[in-house]
Amino acid sequence: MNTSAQITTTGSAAVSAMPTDWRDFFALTKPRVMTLVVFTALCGLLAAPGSIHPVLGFTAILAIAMGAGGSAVLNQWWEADLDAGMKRTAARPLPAGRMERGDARDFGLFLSGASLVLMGVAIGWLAAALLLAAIVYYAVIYTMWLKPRTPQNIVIGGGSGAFPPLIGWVAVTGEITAMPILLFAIIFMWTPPHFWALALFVKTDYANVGIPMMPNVRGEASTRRQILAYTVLLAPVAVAPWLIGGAGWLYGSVALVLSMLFFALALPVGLRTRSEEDAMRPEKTLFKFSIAYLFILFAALVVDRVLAAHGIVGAGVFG
Ligand code: HEM
Ligand SMILES: CC(C)=CCC/C(C)=C/CC/C(C)=C/COP(=O)(O)OP(=O)(O)O
Repeated sequence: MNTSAQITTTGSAAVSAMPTDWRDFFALTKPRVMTLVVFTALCGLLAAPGSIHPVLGFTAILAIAMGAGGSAVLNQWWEADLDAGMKRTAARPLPAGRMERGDARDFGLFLSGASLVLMGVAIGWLAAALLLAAIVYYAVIYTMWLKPRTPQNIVIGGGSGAFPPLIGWVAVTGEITAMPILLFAIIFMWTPPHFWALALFVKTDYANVGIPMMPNVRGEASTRRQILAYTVLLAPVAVAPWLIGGAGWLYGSVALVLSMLFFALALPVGLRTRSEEDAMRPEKTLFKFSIAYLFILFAALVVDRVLAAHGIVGAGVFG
């Protein structure tokens, strides 16, 4: 722990020499985003065929949370100057000058490294290799390479957030099969509408610091059309676990209804060309719903699998 930044590395206002609060370290792990990351990982673990000792299951989820947290810390260490220039992120511990940049880097590296050792030793090296891929994907490929370079940053970078349920699944089974790949694909297709809905209403923030997000580069109308396209493409992927027999009708029905709702909420966003007059209400609604969508979809998968294990619902599309 440091004596907080005598020198701020971000160019923000002078700060007092107070010890960095543990809450700032915690905040750097993006705990709110983490809730859904941990939840999808847990669902992958619970939906996988086979069983895992509860202590090992908890350890696997802890390792995923540490890896996701560690890479989020490294993301903010790398982007401290950019974050200082955006209203949404200026109050984060680094841009606000409440923490030294080197401390954040060390904390991020420690969390990431410890997560890999924990996963490898307690669970297995395939799960650890996937966790390493997820960490590198988020902290290096997305943050350092794609994000500042291309408006496709989050389409390609979406892969980083798609790993947790795959890792949770592999922690139980030790192998990569069609179902965990589909869980990966669901989050991959979900990310563009999730993020671009938000990017539409914070677009000037990103433009101010020169990050080439889709609305700034291709324009609002194109971003809106692409949001709609990804919600359409997401629907068959979300239903696919049912179609291939990896989940039953309960999951299939929830996936269908949720996907129709997602599309219904994306429609006004996709078809609009002007947005100021209602303070971006449809975009904000779509962003919030995207989070509920993933929570409910993954919860439905677990309920479906638990009921199937007790013979209460059938296994696949004809079950
Ligand atoms: C490249 C992919 C992604 C990008 C660029 C992205 C971006 C964002 C941004 C900018 C926010 C606004 C909140 C903040 O300021 O921190 C946000 C919120 C959120 N994201 Fe994502 N996200 C991505 C993927 C994911 C994934 C994979 C998950 C979980 C599975 C997720 C879960 C959430 C949640 C739960 C929130 C709401 C947090 C809150 O209540 O403040 N995101 N996302
Ligand atoms: C196990 C593991 C490593 C999981 C990865 C976790 C994860 C949710 C990755 C998705 C990336 C994410 C939240 C990006 C936020 O965008 P940003 O960082 O560009 O947002 P900002 O503009 O708010 O900084």
